[in-house]
Amino acid sequence: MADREDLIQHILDLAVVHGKVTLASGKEADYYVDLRRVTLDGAAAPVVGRVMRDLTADWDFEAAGGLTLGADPVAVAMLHAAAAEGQRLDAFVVRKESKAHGLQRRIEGTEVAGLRVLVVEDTSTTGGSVMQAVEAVQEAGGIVAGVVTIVDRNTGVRERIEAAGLPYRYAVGLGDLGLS
Ligand SMILES: O=P(O)(O)OC[C@H]1O[C@H](OP(=O)(O)OP(=O)(O)O)[C@H](O)[C@@H]1O
Ligand SMILES: O=C(O)c1cc(=O)[nH]c(=O)[nH]1
Repeated sequence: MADREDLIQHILDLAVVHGKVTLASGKEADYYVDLRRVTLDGAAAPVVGRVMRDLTADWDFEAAGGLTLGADPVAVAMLHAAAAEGQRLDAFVVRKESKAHGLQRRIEGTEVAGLRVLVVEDTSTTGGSVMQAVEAVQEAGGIVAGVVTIVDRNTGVRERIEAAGLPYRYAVGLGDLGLS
């Protein structure tokens, strides 16, 4: 099975949950896509890495990362997919708040200052989380090459990211999951 179709099947099998749910934004929805069950699944995670690399193959970036926790395994899957092809991709994690002890960093891992980076997400509804990551990277001196998410819920995220002057892509849409 081609990787994207394989990923869609993993999402349908593991992540789509029907029923009333309160989202990170406080909004109510009739379904939830718990992508952590996919990005932390031993069979699905390598597929995530390859699909997200394919999606961004024509973009120029040296590191990938986003707002913890949803983004973390996405970035790491891409790092390993690159390594499996003999290529290098570094990763970083944007904390929701700067750490109060240690080096007191907001962004952990690869130093993003002066680097072209990809901001990743597992799924977006308002785009608030992914924009927090974009803003943290820019404040740290990084150059955001683009934003990608695994599942787009068709809730205006593209418009929000593009209004910030950044390109946006997603791997899987609602139609692919029978949710449109
Ligand atoms: O586009 P938004 O309206 O910001 O919503 C999407 C965010 O919600 C989820 O994370 P959540 O806030 O549940 O936290 P977690 O990643 O720590 O599980 C998801 O992983 C996104 O980061
Ligand atoms: O908006 C959210 O909080 C959200 C939606 C969704 O489908 N999955 C998720 O993990 N978070």
